[in-house]
Amino acid sequence: MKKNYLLLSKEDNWVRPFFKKYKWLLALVLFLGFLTFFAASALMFTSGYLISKSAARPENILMVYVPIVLTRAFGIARPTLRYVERLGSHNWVLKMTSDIRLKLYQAMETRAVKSKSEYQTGNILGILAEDVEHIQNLYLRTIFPAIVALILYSVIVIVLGVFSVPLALLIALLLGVIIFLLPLTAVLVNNARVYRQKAKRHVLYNQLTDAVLGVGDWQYSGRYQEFLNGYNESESLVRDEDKEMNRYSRFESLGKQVIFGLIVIIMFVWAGNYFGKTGEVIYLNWIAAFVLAFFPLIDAFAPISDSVKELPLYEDTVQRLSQLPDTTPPVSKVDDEEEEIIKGSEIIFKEVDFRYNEQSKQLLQNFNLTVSEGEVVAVLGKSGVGKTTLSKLLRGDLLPESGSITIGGIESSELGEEQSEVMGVLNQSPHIFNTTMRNNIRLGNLKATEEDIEEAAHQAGLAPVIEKLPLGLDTVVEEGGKRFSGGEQQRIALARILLQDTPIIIIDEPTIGLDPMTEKQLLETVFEVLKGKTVLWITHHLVGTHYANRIIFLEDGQISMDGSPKTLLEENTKFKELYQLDLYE
Ligand SMILES: Nc1ncnc2c1ncn2[C@@H]1O[C@H](COP(=O)(O)OP(=O)(O)OP(=O)(O)O)[C@@H](O)[C@H]1O
Repeated sequence: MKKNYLLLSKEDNWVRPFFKKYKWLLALVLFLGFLTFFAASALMFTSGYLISKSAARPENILMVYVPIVLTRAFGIARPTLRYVERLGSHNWVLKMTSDIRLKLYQAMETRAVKSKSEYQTGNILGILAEDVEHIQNLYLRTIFPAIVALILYSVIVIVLGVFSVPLALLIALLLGVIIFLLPLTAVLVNNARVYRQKAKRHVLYNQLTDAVLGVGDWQYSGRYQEFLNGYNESESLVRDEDKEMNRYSRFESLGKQVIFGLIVIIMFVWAGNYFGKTGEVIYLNWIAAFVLAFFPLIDAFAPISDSVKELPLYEDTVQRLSQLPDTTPPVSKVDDEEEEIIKGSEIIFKEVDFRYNEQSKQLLQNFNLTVSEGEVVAVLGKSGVGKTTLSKLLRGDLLPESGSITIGGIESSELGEEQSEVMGVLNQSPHIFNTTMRNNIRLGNLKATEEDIEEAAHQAGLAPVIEKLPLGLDTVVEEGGKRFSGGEQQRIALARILLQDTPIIIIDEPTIGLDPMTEKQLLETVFEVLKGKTVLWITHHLVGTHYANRIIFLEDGQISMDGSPKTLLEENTKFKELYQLDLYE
C-alpha cells in the first residue's frame, strides 16, 4: 500500500528542513538564477534593438552607443551571473548533502548492529549512492529551476501587462501550459513508470553487490554464466522502462517547441502591430527586440516538466529515508559522577524477556543473571540459543521486551556514547582497516601515546607479527587484514581493547575457526592481559573454560546450569559428559 505523500510535507525531515537551514544562501541563489535569465533576455533585447537600429544606418555611431554598451554589459553579465549562480547553488547543495550524509550516517551508526541485519549491503549502498544523489538533483534540477521559472513567469506577465492585458493573458496561458499543465501531465503519466524503474534499479543494485561480494562462490559453483544472464535480463528490463520514458519525453518536447513557436509568432505579430501602428520608423526597432528577448527564456521553461516528472522518484527516496531509525544519537544519561560508579560495577540482567519479533522464538524468558565486578563468566549453550543476543542486549544494541539490564545501576541502553568507555568487545571478525598497523591498534583509543600502542601490541602478543612487517608498526596493511592469520587478527583486536581499557569486556567466540593450538595460545594471552576485568565470554568450547570463574548454560531462555568450572566438573554429571564430548571433538 502506498503511504501518505511525504516529500516537502510537514513530516518530511530529510528535504524540507534544509530550506530553512541555509535560507539566505538559498535566496541569493534563486535571485542570481533569475538575474541570469534576465541578463540573457536583456542581451537579446538590446541586440535585437541594436541590429534593427544599425540596419537603418544611423548617421552617427553615438546614436547606437547606449545599446552597444548595454549589449556588452549584458553579454558579460550573463555568463558571470551564471557562473556565480552555479557556484552558489552547488555550494548550497554540497552543504546540504553533507548534512544529509551525516544524518544518514548517524541513523545507521546508532543502530549499527541492527542495520546490518535489517538492510542488505546493496540497499545501504543504494541509499548512499542513489538517494542522496537524488536529493541533490531534486534541488539542482527541479526545485531551483522551477522557482526561478515561476519568478520569470510572473515578471514576464506583469511586464507584458503594462503594454497589453490581452497579450499578457495569452502568454500567461501558453507559458502556463508549459510550466503547469505539461509537468502535471508528465507526473501523472509517468508516476507508475518512475516507481517501476526505480524498483528495478534497486534489484540491479542488490544483485550487483551480491555478485561482487560473492564473486568467488559464483565462480566455484560454475554458475557464472547463469548469474550474467540473470543480470542482463534485469538490466534489459530497466532499459525498456528507459525507452518508454524517452519516447514520452520526445513527444512532450515536440509539444513544447510548438508552443514556443506560437509564442514567438504571437510576439512578432503583436510587436508589429503595436509599434507599427505608430507609423514612425524608430519604433520598428523594438519589434526584433521584443521577439528576440523571448528566446533565452525557453531555456528557463523547457526543462521544468522533465525534472518535475522525476518527483515520484524523489518521493520514493524520502519515503525510504524516513523509514530509517530516528537519527538522534542516544545521548548518554550518565553524568561524570555516575561514570565513576559504573567503572568496575556489576552487570545485572533482571527478569529479562526478549525475542526479535512476533514470529521468532522467545530467546530469553524471565532471565536473571548477575555478574560481579572482576568476574569472568563463560556463557555456553546450543547454537542459536541466544548467546550473541545476550551480548547485544548488554551493549544496549537491542532492547529487552521487559525487565532491565543494568551496569552499575544504569540501564545499558542509556549509556549512549559512554558505552565505549564502559565496554570493549572482542568478536569473531574484527575489521582491519587499510591503514598502518599503528592506526589499526590506535582505534581502541585515539588519545593513546606511541608508547601505549607499543605496549598494547606487545601485551597482545603481536611482537613477532610486527617484527616481520617491513616497516613494523608503520606498515600499511590491507583492508580486511588478509595478510594476517585469524589468530593474528584477533591479537590486533585484543591490542585495541587493551588501549580502550574498559572495565567490562565482552568476548564473543574470537577463537572460532582457529586450530586448537592457536586457540589455546590466544586464550592464554587474552585472559592474562584482561585480569581484573569483568568478562562475559561467549563460547562453544568447554575446554578452556577453566579461565572463567563461573560457567552458565543457556537453555530455553534461562540458565540451566550455573557454577564454577571446578564444582560443575566434580558435581554435575551432564556437565562432565559434555566436557568429555568436547575433549574428543
Ligand atoms: N536480527 C535478527 N532477527 C531475527 N532473528 C534473529 C536476528 N539475529 C539473530 N536471530 C535469531 O536469534 C537466534 C539466536 O541468535 P544468536 O546469534 O544469539 O545465537 P547464538 O547462541 O549466539 O548462536 P551461535 O552459537 O550459533 O553463534 C537464532 O535463531 C538467530 O537466527
